Amino acid sequence: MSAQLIDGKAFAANLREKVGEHAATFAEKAGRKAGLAVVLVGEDPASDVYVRSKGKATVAANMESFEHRLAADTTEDVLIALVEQLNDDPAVDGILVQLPLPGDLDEQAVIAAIDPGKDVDGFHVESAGRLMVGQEGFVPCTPLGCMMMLRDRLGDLSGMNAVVIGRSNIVGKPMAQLLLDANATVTIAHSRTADLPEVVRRADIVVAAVGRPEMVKADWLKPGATVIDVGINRLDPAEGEAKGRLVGDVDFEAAKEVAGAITPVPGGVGPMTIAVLLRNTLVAAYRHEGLEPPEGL
Ligand SMILES: Nc1nc2c(c(=O)[nH]1)N[C@@H](CN(C=O)c1ccc(C(=O)N[C@@H](CCC(=O)O)C(=O)O)cc1)CN2
Repeated sequence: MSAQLIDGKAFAANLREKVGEHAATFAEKAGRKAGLAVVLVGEDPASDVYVRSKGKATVAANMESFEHRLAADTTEDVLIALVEQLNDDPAVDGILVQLPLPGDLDEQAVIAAIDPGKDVDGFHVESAGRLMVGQEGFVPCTPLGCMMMLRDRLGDLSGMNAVVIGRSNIVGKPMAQLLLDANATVTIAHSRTADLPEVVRRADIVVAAVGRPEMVKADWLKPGATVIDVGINRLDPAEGEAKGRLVGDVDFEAAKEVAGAITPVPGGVGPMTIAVLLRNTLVAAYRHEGLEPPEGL
């Protein structure tokens, strides 16, 4: 392997520890702990695991966790009424509705009901707008986590060519905006991009967020490029396996021989999502108390 492995698990552990220390200081100053409310609708097994992990991580970081589990047939009105109740609850600094929502529940309508000051997922249109125009707000956890790892690895990103593959509202678009804010030259590529391998070959930084297992091949990469793999795809189980292997959007085994640095899957971007969520929750808590969040958090 020639590439340096970007260890998201270790990076996330450091961030969680730092958040935990600042959260203890916050609790002393404010006379209360920062609080995160997580809402899960239905029984999707993967979502259940993520919600449990978030609850445990919140408590381990010296914050209060409020978990709300609703049945899969919950109506939009009931769900929005819960969100409004959490908006009004002074013990709750951050609200997260676990996605995807089951059935016909309208994710946009539910997210729109969250108080933007408690939108620690950064999915509200106000948060998206603030990011776009450079105003203070919440940035979605996954792209912010990617950005932290990129800055740690590369320092100043000015003038670098970055290609983001994927244009989702929660990863691709905010990721591109963050790279632009860091003075990179940014291309957003997608399913209709002509000659995608050629576009990717120009990139010093590649962020793959398409949700297609091992789509990005080693010969698409510029030698030495930094590759951030946001994809988490479960393959069908091979014979004798109970569960399929987890792979990213990048053909890791081959790509690591060409890239300068690369995130693995699992253990790359995924763990950063929860660590940044804790960070955003603590920042929300500081703002709710009218206090300046700690420098560098
Ligand atoms: N409201 C939200 N919903 C969802 C989000 C989100 O940020 N906000 N993101 C994903 C799920 N997610 C957190 O909610 C999440 C996904 C993956 C990981 C992670 O650490 N993955 C591990 C592998 C885990 C495994 O073995 O299955 C890794 O990549 O190493 C954390 C959080 C969708 N919904």
